[in-house]
Amino acid sequence: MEGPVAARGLGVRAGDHWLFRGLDLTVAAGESAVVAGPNGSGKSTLLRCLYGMEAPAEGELRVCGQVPDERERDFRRRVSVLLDDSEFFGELTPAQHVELLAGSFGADADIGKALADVGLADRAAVPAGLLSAGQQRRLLLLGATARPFDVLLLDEPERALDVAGKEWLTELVGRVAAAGAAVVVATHHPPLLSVADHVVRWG
Ligand SMILES: Nc1ncnc2c1ncn2[C@@H]1O[C@H](COP(=O)(O)OP(=O)(O)OP(=O)(O)O)[C@@H](O)[C@H]1O
Repeated sequence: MEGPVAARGLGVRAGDHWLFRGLDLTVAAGESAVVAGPNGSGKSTLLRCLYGMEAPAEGELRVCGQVPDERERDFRRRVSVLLDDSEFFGELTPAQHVELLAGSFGADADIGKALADVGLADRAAVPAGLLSAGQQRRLLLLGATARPFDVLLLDEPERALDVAGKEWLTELVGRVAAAGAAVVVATHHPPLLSVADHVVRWG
């Protein structure tokens, strides 16, 4: 199996029925894949499998060439995620979040540019806990993307974003893939399907 994301014959059970089964998905470096389907169809579950938070009942799965395991530091450094339970530090400002990321990953950060890109330039010094829901979403997206990664996993990143934010998100996914990452996005935002290299659609 090749590619940063490679799944073959993947199946996950939910109680006594199969949530999905026989799923094949290969996402190469520089490509994006979108997972679409109704509530409860298994999109988040698939992303949890890709991050190694849940093991599939059957099939083969490799992310960055290994069986996914979120407990491994090296794996977490190569795979960046925005999942349902992703959090920020409520006491820290967006600027401090960027500094923290730069410190953790040993990267030089242009804080002003990073905040401007995510639409938080004028909220740079506001504690994250006081930001609006959409602004907090932008901060989480900043946290997931303003760091090095080979694979990016996003679960319904459009949640709480305004119209301009959703357009920016669509552009961001294209930009991140064009820079060489493999991106997998579970979404209810149709425009993302049109920019994706691969679409997994349930229901
Ligand atoms: N291991 C499991 N055992 C039992 N049920 C499970 C298991 N894993 C997932 N489920 C159930 O399967 C369904 C799929 O959930 P999931 O969150 O993956 O769907 P989703 O497509 O992301 O939905 P939404 O669009 O609402 O976010 C849920 O009802 C969940 O409770």
